[in-house]
Amino acid sequence: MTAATAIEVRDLTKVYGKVRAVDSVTFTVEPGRVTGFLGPNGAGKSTTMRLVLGLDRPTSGTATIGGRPYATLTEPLRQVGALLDAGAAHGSRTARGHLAALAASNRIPDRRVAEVLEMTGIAKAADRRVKTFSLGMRQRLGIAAALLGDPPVLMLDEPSNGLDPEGIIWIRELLRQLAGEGRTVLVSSHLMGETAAFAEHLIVLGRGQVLADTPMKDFIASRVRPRVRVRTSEDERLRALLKEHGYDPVRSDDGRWHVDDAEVDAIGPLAARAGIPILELAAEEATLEQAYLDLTASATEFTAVPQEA
Ligand SMILES: Nc1ncnc2c1ncn2[C@@H]1O[C@H](COP(=O)(O)OP(=O)(O)OP(=O)(O)O)[C@@H](O)[C@H]1O
Repeated sequence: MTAATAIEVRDLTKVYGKVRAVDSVTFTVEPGRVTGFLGPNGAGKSTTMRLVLGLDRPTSGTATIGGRPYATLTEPLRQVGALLDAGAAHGSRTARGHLAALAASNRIPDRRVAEVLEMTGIAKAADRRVKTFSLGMRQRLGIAAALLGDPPVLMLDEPSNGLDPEGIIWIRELLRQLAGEGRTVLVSSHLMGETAAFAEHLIVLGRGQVLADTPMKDFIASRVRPRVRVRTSEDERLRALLKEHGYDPVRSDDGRWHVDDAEVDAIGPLAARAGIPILELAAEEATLEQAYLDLTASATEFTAVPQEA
């Protein structure tokens, strides 16, 4: 049975001229977890989100929320919170004025305005005109607007855009918290590393098509070969030990060893038992991003080819 707040996309297609921006896309976004929506530029993420929100008409197929098209929802801000374009607020309005107008048109109590200003960290700037806001502050205001109706479904397009490092940590925690409360949370991004920090589930688009729809941990387990970086004062002993245990260490110019298909949990104790001093031991971070880039490589190449208008 479908959850009452799942986002369901079925055989969705959107054609602009000769571009199949979204090409027979089918997926379900389930409540209670953050779903990362990844894909290179032009993959069709924003178009898919616009179609779900009824901002554009599909060429064919359907997109529903809790089984209903967005356009048929009553008081939609109470059901679906969306961040699509951080520039959407009127520049001459204050942040508080912008949110108050949205609240009034959706029968949302005015006190909720102060709550979301607080939640998104812009309460101090609430009475400034939006045109004086930095990109990061606009982004926070967009998130405040999405949260205004306390909706069970959230769709956020690149919410980390323009946020400083502290803001990026804040948004990660917010997304996890919202999903933990049982909400349906779909978040688009270009960056796998960033997405892995908050998403439990992953949908990857490329060239308008679904390339992967999988729990994050399965994506990592099936596509990411664990790799370890290690440095020692006893290179030859470490190399011999690793070889003896079936690893194939490769030494780089900076003196570090890189070991494919190895985990720190295995290498650390192995070296310790052999009495080999370890000066540095780390899992290589880049491999998840690399797995994502490999998956989308062919789709990216296609978009780099000039297309007929
Ligand atoms: N209104 C439009 N008219 C014509 N083509 C469009 C329109 N909107 C999107 N496209 C095209 O559809 C394709 C998908 O674009 P979309 O913005 O959905 O991708 P995206 O994955 O969100 O990319 P980005 O990460 O760059 O935002 C692109 O080739 C884009 O040029």
